[in-house]
Amino acid sequence: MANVEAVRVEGLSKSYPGRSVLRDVSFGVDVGEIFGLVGPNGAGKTTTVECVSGLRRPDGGSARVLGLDPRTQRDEVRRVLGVQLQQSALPDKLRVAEAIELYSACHRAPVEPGPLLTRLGLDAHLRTPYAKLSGGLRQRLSIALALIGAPRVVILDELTTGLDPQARRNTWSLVEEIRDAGVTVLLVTHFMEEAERLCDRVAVLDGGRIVALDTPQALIERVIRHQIVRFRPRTPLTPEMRADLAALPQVRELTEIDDRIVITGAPDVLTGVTAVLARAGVIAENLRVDSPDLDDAYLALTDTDTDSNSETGTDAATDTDVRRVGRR
Ligand SMILES: Nc1ncnc2c1ncn2[C@@H]1O[C@H](COP(=O)(O)OP(=O)(O)OP(=O)(O)O)[C@@H](O)[C@H]1O
Repeated sequence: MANVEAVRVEGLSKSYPGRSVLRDVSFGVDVGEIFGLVGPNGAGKTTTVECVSGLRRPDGGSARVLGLDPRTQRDEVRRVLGVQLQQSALPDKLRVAEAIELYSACHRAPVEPGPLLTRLGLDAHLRTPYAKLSGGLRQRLSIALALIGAPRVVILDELTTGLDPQARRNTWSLVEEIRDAGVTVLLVTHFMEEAERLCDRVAVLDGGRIVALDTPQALIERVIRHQIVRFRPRTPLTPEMRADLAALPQVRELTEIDDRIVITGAPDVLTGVTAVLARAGVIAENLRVDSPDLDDAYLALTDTDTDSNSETGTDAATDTDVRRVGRR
């Protein structure tokens, strides 16, 4: 079992009548990481994790969980894999404590529920029926049910969809705690902020294919290699200062829009710009730096937006007094 991956998906394919949903999908999840699966609606994310958990049979290819085959080693996989799926609704009248008891009974070596319920903030709701739980508490319960069997790997599918921003952030902390407790996490998400914050690596699925797989930072750098710095100099720039800024190796373009300066350049352009301004004794007011994030990378990779590579935003397009001092 040395170096066995937590999850290995190899050449997975799946079709429904008239449509191909997964095409040759391959990726591996290392033990101990939080691995994200992101992509537009219908990209095939849920189908992929259902194949991993053995709930769906692929037409071709294979899935393994810690080296185990979910189709032929169902019981063994159930012992090591916890699953929280998108539409896991429980009977309305089932109380939290009853759900926990029911799921515990399905596992050979369930965890002690007390600490888990405390950690998830569910201990005050043990007698609440499922129908009366808020969205956040339902998500917490679904996490508890996925963890009750003491899994080594857990699949969390669209965990924070429908939660308010605070509940979403609380859930992120929980996911990190799960990872810190030694459980590998395969996370399906629509939220790039979530993937960027939580995931060690991210696979981008589009049209049933993996179009990119890397760390969030590498995906961002691969797709968009620029930073935009905007400021209003307290005193007008002299031609020499302007030339010094434009001559910085990181600067690709310097634009003046009335009394504002917009500089587009390499991801570290801010460092060079602030050094030149400091040397010249110029104070930059309303300094703003726009760096691309995983959202931008995702839009570029999945080809769902053509604006993500625009370099100076809308300012230049709407202003009449625009001077550009380009390097090339
Ligand atoms: N049982 C089924 N029969 C026919 N088509 C299906 C079936 N299950 C899923 N599909 C289709 O397969 C495609 C992939 O679905 P899947 O749920 O895996 O995508 P997803 O990336 O998880 O999407 P979402 O983000 O909307 O949940 C979708 O177009 C969906 O309509």
